[in-house]
Amino acid sequence: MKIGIIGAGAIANFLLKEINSKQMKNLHINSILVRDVEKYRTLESSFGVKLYSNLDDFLQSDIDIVVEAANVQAVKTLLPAVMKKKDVVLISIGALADAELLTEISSLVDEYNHVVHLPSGAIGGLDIVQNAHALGSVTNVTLTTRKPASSLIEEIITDEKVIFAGKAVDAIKQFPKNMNVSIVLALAGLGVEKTNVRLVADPHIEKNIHQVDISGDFGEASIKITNNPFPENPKTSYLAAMSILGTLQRMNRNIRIGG
Ligand SMILES: NC(=O)C1=CN([C@@H]2O[C@H](COP(=O)(O)OP(=O)(O)OC[C@H]3O[C@@H](n4cnc5c(N)ncnc54)[C@H](OP(=O)(O)O)[C@@H]3O)[C@@H](O)[C@H]2O)C=CC1
Ligand SMILES: O=C([O-])CC(=O)C(=O)O
Repeated sequence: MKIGIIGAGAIANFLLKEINSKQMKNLHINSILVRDVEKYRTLESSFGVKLYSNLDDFLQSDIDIVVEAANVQAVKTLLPAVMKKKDVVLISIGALADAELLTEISSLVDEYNHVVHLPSGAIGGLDIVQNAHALGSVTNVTLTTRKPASSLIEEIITDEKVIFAGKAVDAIKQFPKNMNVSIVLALAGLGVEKTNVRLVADPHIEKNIHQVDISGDFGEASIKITNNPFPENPKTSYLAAMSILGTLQRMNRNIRIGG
């Protein structure tokens, strides 16, 4: 499968190293869409990719699928045009908290017969939420995210501080670089207006911790993920990038686990 990536930050670099440098079977990154080609020029020689700053040229390059690893705003601007030409893996899933964009994308996938893959990112438990919600029997979904204070706020604090408590729809508006996980969780189940979120800045931790609590007719589940952050971008958990790679690898498999 030939891949085009949008963005060239921490996640894109992880994918370039894992896929191109390690010559991963069945996957290869050919093209990268960036805003400033000169800034990222060295990627061409380091990883044997071609850089583009024009979306049409990027989409016409030799790629089968697009992986977005940019940001929420880029998804809002670029996704409708991408969907008309390619399947896509999105990681800045927060963009889909916008009901208008979600409706537009839902009709584009039908019209153009392309798939949007939404990886689990830095959390787990989406299988439980989806399966239980299919019978309409989920009563509560709450995400509690704790991140190192210095990656969230400029103020120096000595005690933990709740910097957001409310619904996913508002969490992503205030923290578009930290709360994508809340939107994939919401889309799996109760929706962005009913999924509860707390975001805590913690001066005593160095990892990104996501706790997912689910209850419904099935019973209760609590899943805690203690994520190593990327040194290049501590807001982003390593597992988010791994989940993109896992999603790409599983597309080629005929034995599918979980769900
Ligand atoms: N769903 C999940 O669980 C998670 C989602 N994420 C999200 O994944 C995304 C990527 O994360 P990460 O790699 O750490 O981010 P980085 O900030 O390290 O990299 C973002 C890259 O995207 C580029 N970019 C921004 N806008 C555009 C655009 N319009 N067109 C092309 N390129 C663009 C930036 O380039 P430039 O130099 O021009 O700014 C930069 O190269 C973020 O939105 C993050 O919030 C992260 C972790 C978990
Ligand atoms: O990487 C993480 O821990 C979560 C994150 O930033 C996001 O969901 O936007």
